[in-house]
Amino acid sequence: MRLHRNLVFAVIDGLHLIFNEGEYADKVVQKLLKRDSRWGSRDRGFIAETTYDIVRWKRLYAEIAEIKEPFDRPKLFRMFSVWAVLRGIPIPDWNQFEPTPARRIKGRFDALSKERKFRESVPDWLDELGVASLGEKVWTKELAALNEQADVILRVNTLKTTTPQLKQFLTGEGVATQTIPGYPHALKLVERGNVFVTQAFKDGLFEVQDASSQLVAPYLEVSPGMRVVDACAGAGGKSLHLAALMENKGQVIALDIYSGKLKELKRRARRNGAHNIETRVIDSSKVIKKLHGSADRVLIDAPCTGLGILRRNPDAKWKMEPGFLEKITRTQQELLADYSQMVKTGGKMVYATCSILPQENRQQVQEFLASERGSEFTLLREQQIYAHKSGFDGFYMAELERK
Ligand SMILES: C[S@@+](CC[C@H](N)C(=O)[O-])C[C@H]1O[C@@H](n2cnc3c(N)ncnc32)[C@H](O)[C@@H]1O
Repeated sequence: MRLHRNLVFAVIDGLHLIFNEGEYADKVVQKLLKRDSRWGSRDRGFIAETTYDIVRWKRLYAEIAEIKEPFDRPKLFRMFSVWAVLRGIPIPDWNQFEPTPARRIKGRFDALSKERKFRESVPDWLDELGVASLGEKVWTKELAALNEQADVILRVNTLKTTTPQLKQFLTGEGVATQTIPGYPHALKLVERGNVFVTQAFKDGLFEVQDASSQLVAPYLEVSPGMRVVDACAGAGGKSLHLAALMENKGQVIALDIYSGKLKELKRRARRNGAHNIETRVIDSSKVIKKLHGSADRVLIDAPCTGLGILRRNPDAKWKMEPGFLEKITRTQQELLADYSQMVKTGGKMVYATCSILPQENRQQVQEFLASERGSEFTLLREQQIYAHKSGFDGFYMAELERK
């Protein structure tokens, strides 16, 4: 593999924005990819994957390169050299690259790999939290799985097509996919690629959604004609899925505190041909009160640490503050207490997170059940999905019924 100057410079610019300016990796990569319209899919793939790789392995590579933050450009080039040497890619003789001690890099890699916090590249506090929460054995396996590159998974929009039909359409557009046993509406890309440019996407035949995330909407056991509230709908990944499961019949009320996200949801709903989704911004407690006791189903897809989706969001490891868990668990408990009141008697509620920590999951549900409001509910079932067991994102979901 030969390194191209424009592409390497784009990666270095991206790393500067992520590490030094606090920007989000996904937004930075999106911006970088717009820089040169002549770049083909390989060039784009190189920029996206290399940037994510170096973000993922920041601590390990910085230790190997013997550099400390803040990372100026010469330091970022040293990190890049570590990335290249470990992949056996020859370093070009550009003057940005200092003479690279390949043997030293490999030696330091071998030595540092003996310690999990370096090998898996996590801050000390997160490694300690993981061990305390999951135990050494599970945390070690889970962390390794969360550092792998995620597959690209599509969810078939059953309002418009079927799994075999979509597979065929995509093959026609040169995109090879595989079905995944146990996930009837999921297709996995055989090779990474930009699926957003396909006609099938523009026609609303699928959404990109991880396989674990595709298990959440079915957990609500909805049927056509129901009134379903998606209380933390965001840009609507689950709302769209719920609308499809309800065959566009009944009502999905999608709530969020951010109007911008709901606007994006509406755009996606139009593309999906989902006509039964209504969005409401939570701008006062009245929005929730109005819905008290009225919903057949309520989904609380709660804001969380996102530790189950590190494969997709590796920069969360570096952006998260140690005190965030305490803050977010308090919010989750408040959301359970408030939003559970929208469920009608005999109705059901699903609480879900993309986290692997029991503090955000099982323990939250137990705490809610032990509370006054929670005493009206019974736990029907719960599922903790680990990345190292499923091969997909880490997720949790619990189904509760209002007595
Ligand atoms: C895990 S994300 C939801 C993802 C979304 N359900 C999907 O499938 O695409 C959590 C969402 O909760 C929203 N949120 C945060 N605090 C909230 C609150 N107090 N009430 C409702 N939504 C809230 C966030 O804006 C965010 O969109």
